[in-house]
Amino acid sequence: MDFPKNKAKIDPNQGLKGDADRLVSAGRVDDDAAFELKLRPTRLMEFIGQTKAKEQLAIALEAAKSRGEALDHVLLFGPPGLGKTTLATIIANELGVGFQQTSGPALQIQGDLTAILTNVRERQVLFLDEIHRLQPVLEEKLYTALEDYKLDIMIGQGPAARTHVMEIRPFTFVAATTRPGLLSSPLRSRFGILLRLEFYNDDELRFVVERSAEVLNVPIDRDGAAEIAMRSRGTPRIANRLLRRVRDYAQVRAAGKIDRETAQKALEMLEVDAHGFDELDRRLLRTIIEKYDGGPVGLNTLAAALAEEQDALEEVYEPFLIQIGFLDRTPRGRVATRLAYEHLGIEMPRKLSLF
Ligand SMILES: Nc1ncnc2c1ncn2[C@@H]1O[C@H](COP(=O)(O)OP(=O)(O)OP(=O)(O)O)[C@@H](O)[C@H]1O
Repeated sequence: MDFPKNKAKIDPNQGLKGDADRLVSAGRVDDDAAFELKLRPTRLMEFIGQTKAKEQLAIALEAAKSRGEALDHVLLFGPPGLGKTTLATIIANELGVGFQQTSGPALQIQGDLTAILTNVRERQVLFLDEIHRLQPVLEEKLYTALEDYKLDIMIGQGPAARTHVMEIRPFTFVAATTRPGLLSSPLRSRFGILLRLEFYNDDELRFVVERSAEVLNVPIDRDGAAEIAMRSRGTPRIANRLLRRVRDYAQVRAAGKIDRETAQKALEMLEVDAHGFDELDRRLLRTIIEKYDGGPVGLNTLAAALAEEQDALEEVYEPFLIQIGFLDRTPRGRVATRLAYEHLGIEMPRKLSLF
């Protein structure tokens, strides 16, 4: 499988700061956690969309269960908020095994990883989020653990140091990343199952909204759910967040019921437009068009002009704009497309519109 190559360096201690207070951020923000737990589907059948990944996974799960073996290691990759953590928990539920979760940045020293691996239970799922942020020395430790279920442990220091090989129980390693291009090939080759998660279409997101509304006991009609889905940038996390905000509005202004008109009014008030763009998206496109004649403009320059983190631009803001055809990533830099000009009501210069 081909991964988008990406050579950008990521500082493991640095999150995507600029994105944290956006209503349409695909990344998790503070008050999401409690709701996400409540709204998370627990079985594969309840998991909406992602037909290809689901089918591949269902077959692998069935085969592993019938052989009574641990499932092959799984790599889940795709933009934030599309359901990687959810799928990891579903894998454990479907296998009827334990689930343990950690993340690349949380593991700082070898002892952290050793402690986790020596305690894994037979066939359990160990989920590692943001694997692209794992320290290189820890990554190397993982190789033998994943391949032979063995762990090299150093005992002592200096000339007296000895390596002791420890057996660990067979387990399933599930890792998630938004940046598969940053993984080394030896690491990638340890995964038997590679699942790419794609942006959801409007119908799938409408189902997500309707399902969540049912769980939260919020009255919503089909059009109301469709309106929220349309503005959710292909991302269930955003759909759930917008649903919560529209619910508040409906409670105060529309006797609690969400229909199309209520959803529209609430989202207009929250400044989320018909494409799910907020001020930052519009500023990004406007900057390329007005300051850089529509592009191409390099990522560094663009990040500086917007006073945003490069990683946030690349990982969080851009993928959706590219997916819906408003932005192009070319070897010479970012380019605003005709759709971006039209959306902002700016006339495209003739020389550009010829291409
Ligand atoms: N296919 C789906 N069906 C229903 N709900 C979903 C689906 N995928 C995701 N969700 C919802 O979206 C929320 C975010 O999903 P999740 O935390 O799994 O995303 P993620 O890809 O792991 O994000 P990140 O990359 O930021 O860790 C979850 O609470 C879940 O309720």
